[in-house]
Amino acid sequence: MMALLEVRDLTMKFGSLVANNDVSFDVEEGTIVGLIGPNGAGKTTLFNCISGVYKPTSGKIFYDGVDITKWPPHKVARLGAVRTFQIVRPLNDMSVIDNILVGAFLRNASIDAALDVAEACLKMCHLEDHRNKRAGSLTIGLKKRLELARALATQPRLLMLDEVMAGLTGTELKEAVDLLRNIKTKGVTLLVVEHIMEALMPLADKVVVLDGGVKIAEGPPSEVVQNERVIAAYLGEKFSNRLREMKA
Ligand SMILES: Nc1ncnc2c1ncn2[C@@H]1O[C@H](COP(=O)(O)OP(=O)(O)OP(=O)(O)O)[C@@H](O)[C@H]1O
Repeated sequence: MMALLEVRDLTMKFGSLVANNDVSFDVEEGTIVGLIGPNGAGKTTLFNCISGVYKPTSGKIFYDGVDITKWPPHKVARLGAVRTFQIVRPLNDMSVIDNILVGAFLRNASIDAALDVAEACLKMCHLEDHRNKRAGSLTIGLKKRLELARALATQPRLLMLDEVMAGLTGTELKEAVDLLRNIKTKGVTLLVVEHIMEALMPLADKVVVLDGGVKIAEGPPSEVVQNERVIAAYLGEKFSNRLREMKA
């Protein structure tokens, strides 16, 4: 069976710097795939290539069998592959619900239909209490949730999240993990860039590890955390022992 997203031999160069070097992997429909790696590994660049923000130097990206390489972001989003940004940028002067509405208008021409979708996403992301607040007045944790709600409102088939769990408190983190699980049960496929391996462990069906632009490992989280190269490049011995103890 064809995967929903297929990345093939993707290379992205900035002058002489190779941010993504011949990266290939698949994202199967209905799964959660985590993308991890140290700072500068090339995770955000890969997201930017897939979502059309950057045009890759070489390689191909297929979405639902369609070659979307070098397509502009709005065309990729219309096909159903939507991303959030690491630096959240809500429309600060607009209310929370209006920000979500902006997303909902991608697939709903009438205000009533768009409002129905927006209200559902507001609820799903537990933002009801903040519905009429100015987006600019929200805390960073709430802004991240708003960003997620706005992306969801576009009714994506593939949702790509860039560090939506960064900076969250313990309780917020648990809520975020539950929320992503919930999104998955709605049939949305997720590609998630995340630094917090503990958050990804119970969530991801598969993890792809980048280091210096190169894919160094790919597999179920339980396997990847024991991979020697991943431990050396990213996780460190301490971390991997801690996880093993957690499971024991
Ligand atoms: N627009 C750009 N122009 C030049 N170099 C860039 C550009 N974007 C990214 N890079 C470089 O590409 C490399 C990969 O960066 P990228 O942001 O993709 O890594 P990352 O894995 O997302 O890191 P982080 O975890 O810090 O977000 C880095 O060396 C970065 O400096």
